[in-house]
Amino acid sequence: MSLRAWLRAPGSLSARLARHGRFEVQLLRQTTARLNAPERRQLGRPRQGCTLVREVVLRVDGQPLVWARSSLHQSTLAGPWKALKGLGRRPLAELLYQDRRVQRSTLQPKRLNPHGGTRRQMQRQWRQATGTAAPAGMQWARHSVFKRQGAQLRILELFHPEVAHLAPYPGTRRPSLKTLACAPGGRLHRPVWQSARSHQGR
Ligand SMILES: C=C(O[C@@H]1C=C(C(=O)O)C=C[C@H]1O)C(=O)O
Repeated sequence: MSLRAWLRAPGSLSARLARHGRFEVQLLRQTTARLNAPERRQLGRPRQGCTLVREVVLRVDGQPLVWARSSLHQSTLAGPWKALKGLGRRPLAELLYQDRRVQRSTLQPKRLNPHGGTRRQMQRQWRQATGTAAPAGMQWARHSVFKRQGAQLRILELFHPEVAHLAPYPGTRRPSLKTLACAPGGRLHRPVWQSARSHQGR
């Protein structure tokens, strides 16, 4: 699957990656943090200090392939996104695609500024988490916003170019999200909302 196809692939990225091998979420941090400008815009400009980010590396058979950053209002952790608090190293996908109340905006592919804050943050964390530098070509990302009971959760997923060279699916069996293993340690123009669940497995 080409990088372009990964950027546009609907449904759960975790489930899609898990078709290629042993899937793991490496949790880098989940903490109160300042949001960047696109996040603030897309989450309705929350006050500083009341926002939370979750940053992870997604691996297949140990190979780090995606850096992802999720952001949300901290207040929603007491309500619609409560389950995120205890999520730990389980994939966020568990909360998104089984629930018919969750809607997702259209996916927005984006080439990140190589010197911008998001990419620099990824580079720092990538080196720490993997022991290797992120390649210069790791610039293509996509973002989307999930909504549950009016509360928004924004996810950015940044792809390692190697994702395009994953071995083809060994079979047609689709793993359920419950079988996913856990390892240790632009602006959105007129979003179109669709049930996140209806995309599951496509
Ligand atoms: C959003 C999904 O979950 C993935 C898992 C994440 C996590 O556990 O933090 C973050 C981004 C995703 O790529 C998905 O599978 O589509």
